[in-house]
Amino acid sequence: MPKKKEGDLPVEQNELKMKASDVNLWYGEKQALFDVNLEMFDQSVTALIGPSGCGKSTFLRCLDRMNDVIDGVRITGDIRLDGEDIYAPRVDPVQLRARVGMVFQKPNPFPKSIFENVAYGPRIHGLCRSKAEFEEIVERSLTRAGLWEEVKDRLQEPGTGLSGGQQQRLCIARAISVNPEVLLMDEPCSALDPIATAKIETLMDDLKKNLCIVIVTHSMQQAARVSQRTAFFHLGKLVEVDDTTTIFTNPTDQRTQDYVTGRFG
Ligand SMILES: Nc1ncnc2c1ncn2[C@@H]1O[C@H](COP(=O)(O)OP(=O)(O)OP(=O)(O)O)[C@@H](O)[C@H]1O
Repeated sequence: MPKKKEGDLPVEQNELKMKASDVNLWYGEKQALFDVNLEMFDQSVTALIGPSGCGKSTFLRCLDRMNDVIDGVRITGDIRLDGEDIYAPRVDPVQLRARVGMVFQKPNPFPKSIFENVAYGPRIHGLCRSKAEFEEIVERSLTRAGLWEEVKDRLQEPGTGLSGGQQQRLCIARAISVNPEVLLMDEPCSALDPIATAKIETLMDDLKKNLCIVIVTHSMQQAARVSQRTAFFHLGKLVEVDDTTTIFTNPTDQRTQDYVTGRFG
């Protein structure tokens, strides 16, 4: 079970970064989310847990408007980033995704060089003017993603030639290269071995110093290790959210208790 580190402040004292209020989502006729309310704080990791099909990934995809591209999806409710409605008509989803980055379950580097994978975002968002600026941002992002030392001598080689764990760290470098404020991670370690998983978890601990991280995970051990707050979903509803220690040791709802003790799911 996670232990509070000495000097840790309750996460709620961090800045509120994203807030979802009464979010409902339908895939055609089928409702997948029911009145979800969740606050996500800066400089902390929020874990979304729950049995398969309970809506964790669907909710995560609401936070960067990735569901917009799925035919027949309808969303109601309100999601705010720094108090601004991310579904307001004036918000450009491409610009939003520079502020809210996503790392997927399966590492998905572009079929380009390691360098280009990381330089791509800064290029399309016009963040760099000179070759030196690109080089700097690529080095900084790969360093923050804990990959620089392993790839610095082969930046022109294809990203797809790296190991699975390295590819996932490359995808993290790609996501952070545009300085997002929020990083969404959808089961980022489920395709990785324990050593690669441990590297990503250490990295998350470091990245959260400057970011709000929201992670979907099937592993309760992982949620306990990496997150400060945990939200438990069941059948499209957010049953309970609290600090991670409480969710795992003293949850309020019987369904949460049953899930964290392995009685279902
Ligand atoms: N593109 C889609 N079209 C229709 N239904 C979908 C779509 N994506 C997800 N669903 C349905 O919405 C519900 C929630 O799915 P979602 O993937 O969000 O759950 P999850 O908790 O992330 O599951 P898992 O842990 O298995 O990844 C499920 O019933 C799923 O079948």
